[in-house]
Amino acid sequence: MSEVKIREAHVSRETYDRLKHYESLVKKWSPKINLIAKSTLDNVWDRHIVDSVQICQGIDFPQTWLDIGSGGGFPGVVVAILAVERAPDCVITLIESDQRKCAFLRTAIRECGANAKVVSERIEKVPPMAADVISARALADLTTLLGFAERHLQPGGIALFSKGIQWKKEVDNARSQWQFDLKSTNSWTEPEAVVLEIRGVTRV
Ligand SMILES: C[S@@+](CC[C@H](N)C(=O)[O-])C[C@H]1O[C@@H](n2cnc3c(N)ncnc32)[C@H](O)[C@@H]1O
Repeated sequence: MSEVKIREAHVSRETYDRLKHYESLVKKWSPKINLIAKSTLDNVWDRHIVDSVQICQGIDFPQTWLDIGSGGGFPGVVVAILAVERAPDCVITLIESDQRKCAFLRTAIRECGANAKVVSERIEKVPPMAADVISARALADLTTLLGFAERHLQPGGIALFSKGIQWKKEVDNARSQWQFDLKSTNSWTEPEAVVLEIRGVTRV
């Protein structure tokens, strides 16, 4: 099977084609329902898709993956596309409160031949999910995200959060309310941004 390199990730030609199709859908729908900032429409591939691919790189695919505040599907739809070949049995759930974005997410998942459930609800109203992995990008500050992680991760689960230049400050603030083990990995796409891999979240 031929492979394509996306920065440090190797994906099959089939996965690459699915990601390219998803990119075209985001570009088509975003002007109507604001899936991404207008200023990033010319760079969907690097700013959003590659940025989401990197979130999956550090870990083995789990049995259950919960993406919260999925918006246009970053990283949730990208995770679902990568899982088609890497972990076809992984149960992926995308939580998004905006119904129009949920309609887009369902269309994108179907058209890209991926498999994930979309829940149109605020995460605060969703019963505990006991997920193996929870991810979020551009949703809330780290202190708030850790509250979601504590509620929705199973014991031993992993939280993966994309964070920008202020990430160290967010970690310091979060330590006043939460204990957790942290690994940070530099972003492939944004200088000074990171992917935070967090385990063992408990209240101080
Ligand atoms: C800034 S966007 C980021 C979307 C996507 N994760 C990304 O990186 O492009 C935040 C998204 O989270 C959704 N959202 C905000 N608060 C939420 C909540 N409490 N529960 C579920 N979704 C929420 C919004 O509707 C929006 O689509």
